Amino acid sequence: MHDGIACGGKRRLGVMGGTFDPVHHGHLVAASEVAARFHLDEVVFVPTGQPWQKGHRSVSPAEDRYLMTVIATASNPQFSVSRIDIDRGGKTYTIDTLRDLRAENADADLFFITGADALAQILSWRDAEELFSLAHFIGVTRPGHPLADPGLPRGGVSLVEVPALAISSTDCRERVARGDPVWYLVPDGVVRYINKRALYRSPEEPMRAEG
Ligand SMILES: Nc1ncnc2c1ncn2[C@@H]1O[C@H](COP(=O)(O)OP(=O)(O)OP(=O)(O)O)[C@@H](O)[C@H]1O
Ligand SMILES: O=C(O)c1ccc[n+]([C@@H]2O[C@H](COP(=O)([O-])O)[C@@H](O)[C@H]2O)c1
Repeated sequence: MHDGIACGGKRRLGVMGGTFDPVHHGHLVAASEVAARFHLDEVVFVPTGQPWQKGHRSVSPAEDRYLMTVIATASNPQFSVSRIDIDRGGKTYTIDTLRDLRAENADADLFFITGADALAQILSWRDAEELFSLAHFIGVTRPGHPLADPGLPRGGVSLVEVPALAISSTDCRERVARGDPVWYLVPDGVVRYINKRALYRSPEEPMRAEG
């Protein structure tokens, strides 16, 4: 294979974990680029239950984040969305995500996709030393965050440059709260969902007709 990772003819399943509050084009481009580069058969987006390292702020309801992720990925036949982290309940740990996905997909090799900021934190994740036996990790570039191997076991991570999109969920939420548009930062259906459910609005911000 071009990526040099032997997989013995098994199905290649990408895993894109995230809070997705909301899902944006930075997530989608990263998944699409890695899918092409690593010849993945599918990428499953896994919205978190409770993201324990984002404890300083309240996160939107899991069902809203799940539905926005479904809307954003629905048109791509290679993309799917899993409820495993939401349905497990409690704090989300990637070790549980990967164990459950392995159990459901015994015929597949897993490739966990993560942005440069998340990759830099990975050694602080629960059971970090075991993570790398369950999946190959793929760190992708993200504007404003240096991409580096944070000291993972040899061969455990690949670093990949993806088209630079300086988009974050934080900025999207702040834009909505200020009444600024998020068109073209998130998929059109997600703009409409945010508006329909009045997500991220500050109390002073009146409802807009079109996002
Ligand atoms: N613009 C981007 N380019 C590349 N990777 C990204 C980008 N935005 C997010 N990611 C990666 O996607 C995964 C899920 O990210 P997450 O849902 O936390 O979005 P976020 O934009 O970082 O959110 P927030 O601003 O709320 O912290 C993480 O691995 C993150 O590094
Ligand atoms: O396993 C952990 O301890 C852990 C700690 C922080 C983040 N993660 C995972 O990293 C992915 C991106 O998380 P986040 O918080 O940046 O949206 C998502 O799948 C999280 O479940 C995992």
